Amino acid sequence: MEKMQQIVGRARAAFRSGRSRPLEFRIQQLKALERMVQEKEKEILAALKADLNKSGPNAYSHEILGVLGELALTMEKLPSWAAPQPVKKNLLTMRDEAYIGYEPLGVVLVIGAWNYPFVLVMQPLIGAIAAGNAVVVKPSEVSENTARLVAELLPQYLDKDLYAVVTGGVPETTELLTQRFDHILYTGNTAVGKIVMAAAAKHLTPVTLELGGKSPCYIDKDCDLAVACSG
Ligand SMILES: NC(=O)c1ccc[n+]([C@@H]2O[C@H](COP(=O)([O-])OP(=O)(O)OC[C@H]3O[C@@H](n4cnc5c(N)ncnc54)[C@H](O)[C@@H]3O)[C@@H](O)[C@H]2O)c1
Ligand SMILES: CCCCCCCCCC=O
Repeated sequence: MEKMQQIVGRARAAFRSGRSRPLEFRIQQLKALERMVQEKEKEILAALKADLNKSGPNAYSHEILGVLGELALTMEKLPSWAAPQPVKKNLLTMRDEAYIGYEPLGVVLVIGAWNYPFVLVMQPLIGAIAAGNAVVVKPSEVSENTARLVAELLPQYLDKDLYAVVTGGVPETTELLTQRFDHILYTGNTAVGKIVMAAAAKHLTPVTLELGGKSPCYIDKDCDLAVACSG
């Protein structure tokens, strides 16, 4: 419990320092993430192969190109996305400068799933950094090689206090969820989605849940039907 408290506490203190807010800093961190994906492409693909036996083009298009595409789009659009948006004045606000300003939320938790283990933590991480937040990333323990690699690489490229990685399974995630976050993004199954939402509700933390269980599945004549139908 103390360990998770320390990790989240360090991220919160780093967020409160204000250094994640300037646009230049966010873009610099996103550039560092882009460099990480480019420089460590081979290691990322090897981890995906070891975890899921994903084939080259499949892994490359979804997990590498998908992340690089998200980074390029975010870096290009961020200045306009983050800019204050003017709003129409009315009688009550006619003497004011009226605009909508976008503020970071604080410390964001990202929990990923095993089936796209790199892209499913990287895409929410990119969005959270772009919006000026501190982030705690919890990759899926089921894809253990990718989880280990994410934990090893992120601190080499990003601000270590603002962006932390926690590895582990149900006990670690359960402990992490006792902490207060300002937003939680979870990808996975519906049953765990309810657990995440209930934990978040204790702190009135908003959630983004990408839930599954509806994916189509192809079973050919070589499959063992009993095994294929058991899940
Ligand atoms: N909607 C989407 O964009 C999207 C994308 C990818 C996957 N999915 C869905 O995700 C599902 C795969 O997810 P999964 O659940 O098998 O992945 P998983 O087993 O990797 O679990 C997902 C995360 O939940 C955590 N977790 C597991 N049990 C927990 C518990 N009791 N308390 C707290 N945390 C817990 C795990 O540590 C992991 O980080 C599939 O059904 C798929 O359709 C949806
Ligand atoms: C190009 C971006 C690819 C992102 C792939 C994410 C697929 C999630 C599927 C869920 O089960």
